[in-house]
Amino acid sequence: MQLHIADNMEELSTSVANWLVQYIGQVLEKQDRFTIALSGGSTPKKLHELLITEAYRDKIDWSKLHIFWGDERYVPIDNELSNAKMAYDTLLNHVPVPAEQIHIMRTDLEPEASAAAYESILHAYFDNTPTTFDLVLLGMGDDGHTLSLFPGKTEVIHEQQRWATSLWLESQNMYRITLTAPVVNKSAAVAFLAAGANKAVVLKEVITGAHQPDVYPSQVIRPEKGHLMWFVDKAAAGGISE
Ligand SMILES: O=C(O)[C@H](O)[C@@H](O)[C@H](O)[C@H](O)COP(=O)(O)O
Repeated sequence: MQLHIADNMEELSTSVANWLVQYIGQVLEKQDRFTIALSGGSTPKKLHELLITEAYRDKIDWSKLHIFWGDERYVPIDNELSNAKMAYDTLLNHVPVPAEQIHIMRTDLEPEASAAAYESILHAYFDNTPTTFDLVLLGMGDDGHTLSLFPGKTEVIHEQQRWATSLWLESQNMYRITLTAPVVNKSAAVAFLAAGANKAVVLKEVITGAHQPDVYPSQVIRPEKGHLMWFVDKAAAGGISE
């Protein structure tokens, strides 16, 4: 595991963007596509906004990117809560990724049908490859959740077979569609982005504490062969560096 600690949110976004440009370039020297799963949240949003600036935009061969999502709220795509909408607004509407290479988690199907449809796409991409995604970008909630693996959602946290599933989240009164640990843990790289003092206590538990994935679901993300990186700011890392 690699831990990168930035001074603040700006530096955090810059270090992820720099690393991303270099990593995408390196992967595309060996293969003709780069598969990435995006996440929701304010930290990825900042990253997207940076990637479309002049400094970064032309350093990525967007035509070779294949875009997926880590999870989605079961709301229409034009709803402000939609993770897909956020990614389109802040990134995808501004860069030339071919539309057929962008795979949203559909919310015009029933939740379980949507998860099954997503699994089919994932299997078509990854059944014959040694790893799944080239990169999964993840956030971590203040409660230690990642993807839609929320504390106490035991069945989803410990899923062993399915690559995507749906779940009802009482606390938010909505369904969600999410990737599961088995597909994420087969990826070539996973990068968590976490910023802010609100995450300090939980981040310390997730990274240095005992393995309690029902309490801190982010702990189930442990790539089997791939790299695990944490890009955090000082505020979030407070509990670790103290
Ligand atoms: O779908 C969601 O409920 C959110 O997108 C959520 O999972 C988010 O990724 C984390 O809470 C981290 O968010 P921040 O980057 O804003 O801290």
